[in-house]
Amino acid sequence: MHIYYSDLAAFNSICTVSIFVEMDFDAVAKYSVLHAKPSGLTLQYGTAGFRTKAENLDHVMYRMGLLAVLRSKQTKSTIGVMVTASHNPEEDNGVKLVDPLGEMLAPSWEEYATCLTNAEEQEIQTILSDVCQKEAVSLHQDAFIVIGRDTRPSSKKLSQAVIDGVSVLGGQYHDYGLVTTPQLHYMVCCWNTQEHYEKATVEAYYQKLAKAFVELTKQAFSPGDSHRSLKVDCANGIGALKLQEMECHLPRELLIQMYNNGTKGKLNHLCGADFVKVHQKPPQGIEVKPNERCCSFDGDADRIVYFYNDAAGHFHLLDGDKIATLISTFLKELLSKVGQTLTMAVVQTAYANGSSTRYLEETMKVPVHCVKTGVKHLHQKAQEFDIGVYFEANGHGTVLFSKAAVEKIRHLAKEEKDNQKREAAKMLENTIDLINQTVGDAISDLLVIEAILALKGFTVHHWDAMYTDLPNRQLKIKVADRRVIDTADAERRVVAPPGLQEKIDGLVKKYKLSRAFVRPSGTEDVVRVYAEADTQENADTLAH
Ligand SMILES: CC(=O)N[C@H]1[C@@H](OP(=O)(O)O)O[C@H](CO)[C@@H](O)[C@@H]1O
Ligand SMILES: [Mg+2]
Repeated sequence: MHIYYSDLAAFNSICTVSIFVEMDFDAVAKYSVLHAKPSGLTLQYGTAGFRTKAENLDHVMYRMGLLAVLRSKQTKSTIGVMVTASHNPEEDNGVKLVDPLGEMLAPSWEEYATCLTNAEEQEIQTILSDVCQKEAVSLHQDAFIVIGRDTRPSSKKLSQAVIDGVSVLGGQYHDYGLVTTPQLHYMVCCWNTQEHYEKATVEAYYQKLAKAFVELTKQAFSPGDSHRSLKVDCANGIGALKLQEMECHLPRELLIQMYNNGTKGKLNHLCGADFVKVHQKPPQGIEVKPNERCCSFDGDADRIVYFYNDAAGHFHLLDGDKIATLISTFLKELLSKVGQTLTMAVVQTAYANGSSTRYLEETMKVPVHCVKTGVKHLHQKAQEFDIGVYFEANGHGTVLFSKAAVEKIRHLAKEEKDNQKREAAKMLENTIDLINQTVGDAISDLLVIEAILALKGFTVHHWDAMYTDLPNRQLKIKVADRRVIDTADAERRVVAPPGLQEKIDGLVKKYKLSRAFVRPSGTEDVVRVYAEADTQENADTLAH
């Protein structure tokens, strides 16, 4: 592993003199001018970091490089910076900071990020000093930052701006270049666990996942099996490059055919997980034959949804709720085979289809918790259990295993005398190794799902038939100021403006099996409306 130092001439001269003990504000100011803020622009660090048109992000990147150094010094850990705008259009870009265990940035630091990004040039110094003081950042501490980027044309230059910010404050860095968002999260975690989690290379990531997949599916593949071919829509993004790199590590029985691999089409344009979920139809650039199992990644490969067309040509979506159900059913069965009473729960948001919640609670007897939209909320809740399965309906999710659960399972996989129990424990152990626990990961989730389907001998039909989704509709509404809407109860009820919730309640009562809520988006200037009911027509009318 190489550690790169900045090649900035100015930085080199600074670091020999000050050895990072003080911030060199002259250098910070000099480079701030080179990464100037467009006047009048204000941005907010939202659910997924900063996102906007790429041409407005140069100063944000530079400043996030600065902030990442302070966060690294404060936590005495490696911090990640990922340059991506996920499923947004190719012209957009964005950035988010990744905290020490691969998780999302702490909320107080989100505020610093917003403040620093919107500051005028002459205010930067004061803000950096304030952060150091409030957070007791020791400037003597070394800083190490890992950087990754997606395939957008603007990403390379923007990640260079991050590097400028890191270097000017004397931080060291490793630039992973083109990686998926979850790969970068995984690398951050590796660095901070002294590589106990795994070696901090993309190659080691492939090897670990592939080994776990091979072990887990050992008994599953039968010769001449025709169900194991899978068509993958890569959204013309980074997922294509990385899945291609990984393919040689995977067994031949898993036949992956890639579409929208970025050689022709535009990123996220008429394809990708978000397109498929929102439009409820297959992406362009892929021929979907009846009953063929297909899936879509989003632009930075942290989300996945499955879909197929039935014999009558009807489109079926298997979203995050279906994925959570499949995985938790599988885990629950293994746990009962092992004879262990580890706590397990599924964490969802208000957007989870009511049928999935009912199926999990009533049929599977798995406790379900509802939290606010945004991965960080799901992740946090899932940490409360030995096994926490979390997925947003849009396909972002993973499974978290507590340290105690991992130790117990690894012990049983080795020492358990009862053959059947030991084998089940081994399967759980391989499942743990197959899952990227830092964040939702389309490649890792794909392998988990394919392994479970193969082991259960399930076709996409069997999986889809576990429960039937309630018809639903999501709408976006532009309003003058979305912040007037305030919600409670994991965003399922409106508490302001007064009277709105009563109106919604009145409408919901008119339909069977119905549910509806509104909330201001955390990533777009819109209010989102969600409704579900017994028929599509009723769901549509209720939403409208
Ligand atoms: C309904 C919906 O899909 N909301 C998305 C969207 O959040 P909003 O706060 O709804 O804009 O973007 C988030 C970040 O990518 C993602 O976590 C979330 O699931
Ligand atoms: Mg994404």
